[in-house]
Amino acid sequence: MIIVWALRWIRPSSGSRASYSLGQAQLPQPELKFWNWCRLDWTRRYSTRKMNETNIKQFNQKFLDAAAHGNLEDLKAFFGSVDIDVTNDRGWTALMFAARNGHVPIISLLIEKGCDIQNMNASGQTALDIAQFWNHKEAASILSQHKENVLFDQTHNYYSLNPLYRASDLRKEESALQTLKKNATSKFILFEQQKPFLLPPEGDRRRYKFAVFSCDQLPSTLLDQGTVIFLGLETWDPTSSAWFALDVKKNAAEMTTQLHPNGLFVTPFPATMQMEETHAGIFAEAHSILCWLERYRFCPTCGSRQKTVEGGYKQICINIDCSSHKGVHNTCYPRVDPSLIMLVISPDKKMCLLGRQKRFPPKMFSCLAGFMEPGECIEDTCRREVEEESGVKVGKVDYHSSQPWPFPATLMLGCVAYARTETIKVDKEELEEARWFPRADVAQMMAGKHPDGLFVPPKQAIAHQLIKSWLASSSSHL
Ligand SMILES: NC(=O)C1=CN([C@@H]2O[C@H](COP(=O)(O)OP(=O)(O)OC[C@H]3O[C@@H](n4cnc5c(N)ncnc54)[C@H](O)[C@@H]3O)[C@@H](O)[C@H]2O)C=CC1
Ligand SMILES: [Mg+2]
Ligand SMILES: [Mg+2]
Ligand SMILES: [Mg+2]
Ligand SMILES: [Zn+2]
Repeated sequence: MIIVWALRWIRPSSGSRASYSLGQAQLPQPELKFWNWCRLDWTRRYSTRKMNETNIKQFNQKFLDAAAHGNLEDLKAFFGSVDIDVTNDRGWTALMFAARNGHVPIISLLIEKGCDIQNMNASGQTALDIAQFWNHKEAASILSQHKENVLFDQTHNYYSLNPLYRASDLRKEESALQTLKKNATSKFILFEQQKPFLLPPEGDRRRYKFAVFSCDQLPSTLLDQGTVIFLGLETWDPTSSAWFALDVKKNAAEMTTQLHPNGLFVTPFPATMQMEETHAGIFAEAHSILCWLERYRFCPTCGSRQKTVEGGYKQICINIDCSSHKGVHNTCYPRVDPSLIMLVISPDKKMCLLGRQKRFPPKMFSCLAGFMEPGECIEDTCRREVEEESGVKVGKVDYHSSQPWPFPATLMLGCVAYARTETIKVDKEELEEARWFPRADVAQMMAGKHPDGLFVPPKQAIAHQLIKSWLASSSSHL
């Protein structure tokens, strides 16, 4: 009886082991639901492009098929044009299919290419769970070795993968910056009133990316009139390419669109949630600085105008009598607002607390969150915000990972919080609803398979990563 139940639980679909069907390959469900809500779903985005939705599904399915059948050469052909963690409608990834059939070379290649081995299918199984269930010992050994490595890795959240070396010492060297700006190898990304100039997803490319220009490609009027931010160098080598963000004046925007036929100035959210990850990291730096320059044009201390220096990283009050000139004055530097986001675990550790703000997409539940207040430590912010919003009292707080949230400059500090009480009393000003969810429900929500259609934020949100870590840490193999 137990074996029959377990087989139902673990089989990807009906059919023989050698020839089961993969179902519809598609984006992970929470992501799909989120983007549908944002009206940026894949269908619309691809409708005028070479690949329509049906083609994408077929394309993804072929990739999953190659993994399931152990066809290494076929699989290799997909890299670069497929989302390596794409799933079928039951949340099965290529790695899971390879694990199901014990295809060790495929598993090794997928891991080498950076697939996420902690992903779970709609039944809450990882690739390791699947390999162990089907008794593929070598596959299970590779997956468990790698899992140990992953546990010691920090989570890298979306918007945090900025590859540039910031070279902060160069910011003070005005003449060096001027030389770098004119250097043929320097790269410029453009913004208009904080909207980035992006190339939309096209053909096989599934993410937005910046249109990158050299100094020679930009009319001098754009360079002379706009605000130029020094973002950093490509490597620690001082001769490597420098990156700059250029905020063009509004009336120059038309000229800019002529620079690239497919480029667009896009509203940053949610488009930048679908960027190539390193470009999303560069966006986070540039956007936060540009927002700060725009919002702090006048000195917060005396109200005089400010002058931008140090490649956009400092503003100086033009009033020589202003007290901001004495000592180090933090208002001269870019601001970052720390906030906490926490996954609250029930006293019996079997459930987690998720809530809904009114502004969320219907049926989406997420972690509770709140801004740090002055003079508060991380642990107390966490305890205060959870109690304010849900009435639940928190004891121990563990730090998990952080995420820059560049709208305009929040730093999300992700924590796991252990509740001491279970009774919920929602603050209706802040939350519409808060509930304890058992692990099985949360696994269904992650896979977009919850019977009531409930789901969690997409993988780009740190909330998703916190929930995923908790599910993984409470899986049978940890
Ligand atoms: N990724 C996710 O799943 C979620 C992310 N968040 C993010 O977490 C952050 C904080 O969460 P909230 O629930 O909004 O905070 P919160 O619970 O502290 O309430 C927000 C209120 O705090 C006040 N506030 C205090 N300091 C502020 C500051 N520096 N900037 C703006 N408002 C401030 C404002 O009145 C604001 O309406 C926000 O950036 C939000 O976007 C929030 C919930 C889920
Ligand atoms: Mg709050
Ligand atoms: Mg809140
Ligand atoms: Mg608050
Ligand atoms: Zn001043």
